[in-house]
Amino acid sequence: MKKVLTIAGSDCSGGAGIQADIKTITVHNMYAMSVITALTAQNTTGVSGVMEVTPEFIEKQMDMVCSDIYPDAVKIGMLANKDIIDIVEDKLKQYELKNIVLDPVMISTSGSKLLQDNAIDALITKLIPLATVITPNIPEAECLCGFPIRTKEEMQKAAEVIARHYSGSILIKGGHLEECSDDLLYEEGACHWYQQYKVSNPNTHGTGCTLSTAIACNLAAGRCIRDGVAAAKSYITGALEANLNLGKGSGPLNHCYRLA
Ligand SMILES: Nc1ncnc2c1ncn2[C@@H]1O[C@H](COP(=O)(O)OP(=O)(O)O)[C@@H](O)[C@H]1O
Ligand SMILES: Cc1ncc(COP(=O)(O)OP(=O)(O)O)c(N)n1
Repeated sequence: MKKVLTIAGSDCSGGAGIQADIKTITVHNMYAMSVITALTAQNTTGVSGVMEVTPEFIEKQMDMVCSDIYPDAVKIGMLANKDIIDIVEDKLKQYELKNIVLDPVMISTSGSKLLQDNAIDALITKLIPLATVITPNIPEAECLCGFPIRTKEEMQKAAEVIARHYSGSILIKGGHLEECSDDLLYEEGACHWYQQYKVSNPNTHGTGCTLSTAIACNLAAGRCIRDGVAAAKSYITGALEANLNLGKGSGPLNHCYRLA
């Protein structure tokens, strides 16, 4: 059985973060492990609190996981602050972890900060260079490239700018576009589009977490990045189409739709 590690925050409502990641890994028939970086009190309507885990305790979790059951792939989500980024960087290097999918989580769709502003530089200079693929949504890509993105042409320009400082693959997710949900993979100077009409479902809590984890699963399975993104895109679209309609706000996906 392939083993996938998620390094991320907990979402007590089960739609995003660690909980979404573990469901995604499990339905890919893989063994899920987690290093929790923060506890969040949140639900489908928003985030009411964040409690960050100390770097020392993150170190202990990383050591216990990696010295025992070595992961075939790693997904990284919410990191909360600079000290957490520093320890995660050290541990990725110490254990020579590969197949790293980094979702540069900054702000939840409901508007809460999940990464402190003074940690963005550390994310860019320390962790992004270690990633096999990064998966920014449009607001995160705007932060990385420094200009607004409203169109697919601007997504491509953003990828070209981000690629000046990062040699891995860049997947800019189009979930925040008006017309469609096309995602752009920029790999070694070439653009690959994953076209998708907008699924008419207001319940999109945890889409970014779920997509990045599905990509990590596909890399663990030995797929190349292009095929892995295609398979993950198909999984996320199916999970959106199988609307669960839970909660009073933007509800969770149906992670288990393939088991039905
Ligand atoms: N309404 C939708 N219909 C189809 N795909 C969607 C929809 N909303 C989001 N997605 C897809 O979900 C994935 C996560 O994208 P996005 O919502 O942009 O990320 P995040 O959750 O990080 O903001 C992407 O593949 C995106 O295209
Ligand atoms: C604990 C935790 N991590 C990440 C997120 C962000 O989830 P994401 O899938 O990027 O998007 P939204 O759910 O915010 O639409 C989160 N909310 N909580």
